[in-house]
Amino acid sequence: MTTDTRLELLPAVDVRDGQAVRLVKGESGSETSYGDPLAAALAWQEDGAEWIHLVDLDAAFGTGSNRELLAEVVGRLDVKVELSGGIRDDESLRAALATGCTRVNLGTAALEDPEWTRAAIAEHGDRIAVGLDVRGTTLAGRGWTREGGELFETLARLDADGCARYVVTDVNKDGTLAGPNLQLLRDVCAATKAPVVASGGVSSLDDLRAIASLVPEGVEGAIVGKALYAGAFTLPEALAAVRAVAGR
Ligand SMILES: O=C(O)c1ccccc1NCC(=O)[C@H](O)[C@H](O)COP(=O)(O)O
Repeated sequence: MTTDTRLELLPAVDVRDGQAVRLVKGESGSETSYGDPLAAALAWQEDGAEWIHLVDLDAAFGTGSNRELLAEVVGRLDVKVELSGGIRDDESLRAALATGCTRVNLGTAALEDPEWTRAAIAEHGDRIAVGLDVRGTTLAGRGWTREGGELFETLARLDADGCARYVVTDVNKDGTLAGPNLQLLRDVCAATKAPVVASGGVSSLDDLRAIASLVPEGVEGAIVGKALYAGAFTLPEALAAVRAVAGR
């Protein structure tokens, strides 16, 4: 359970083939391009972001790597970075942490390699978060292309291993502007004491207010992608909206 009452916002910069893109439901080939990832990240920072959620989609899909570019982006930012995508072994974990990012998200490895994940959590503590990406309550790995077990069984195992934080995504909502899956967030918060970062589907300031109302239940942050890129609201408007919920 989190003690801070204000929802953290993490604008997303998902990178494919060197470009900032948005996908629909994480499907490869559904990209809309938004140009230079560094420019996007710097723009969110300029607009008041305290965090950037930075994803190497090629590494997640196994179609390549944007490692040097992402390291450069992290190095140029003054804000905290959550780095995700393709972090699956000692070498990729070491490289990701060496960028100076605040924390990394493990996805596939947490589903396919429990021993390695346990050791990574034991060594790096809260620099490790685990992405729980689900369709229904079935987890998805390998860039969300492969099923990876049952959500609550995996959550119990990761909790027992001391996982510090979960990033919870309803894949069917991701990039759709269809609204977040609030019930999923409530269910995960009820099952763990670790803080939860919500991801996928945010479309409006009301969606952010609804997620912010779950802070007392354990939601700590919300990743926002498509809505910001599509101009549904600005980041300063989003920050003001979640501040207002915290001040009630
Ligand atoms: O985060 C990953 O590792 C990942 C892997 C494969 C496909 C997509 C992945 N992340 C996507 C995101 O984190 C989205 O940017 C985020 O959920 C925002 O969604 P939305 O606000 O609906 O655009």
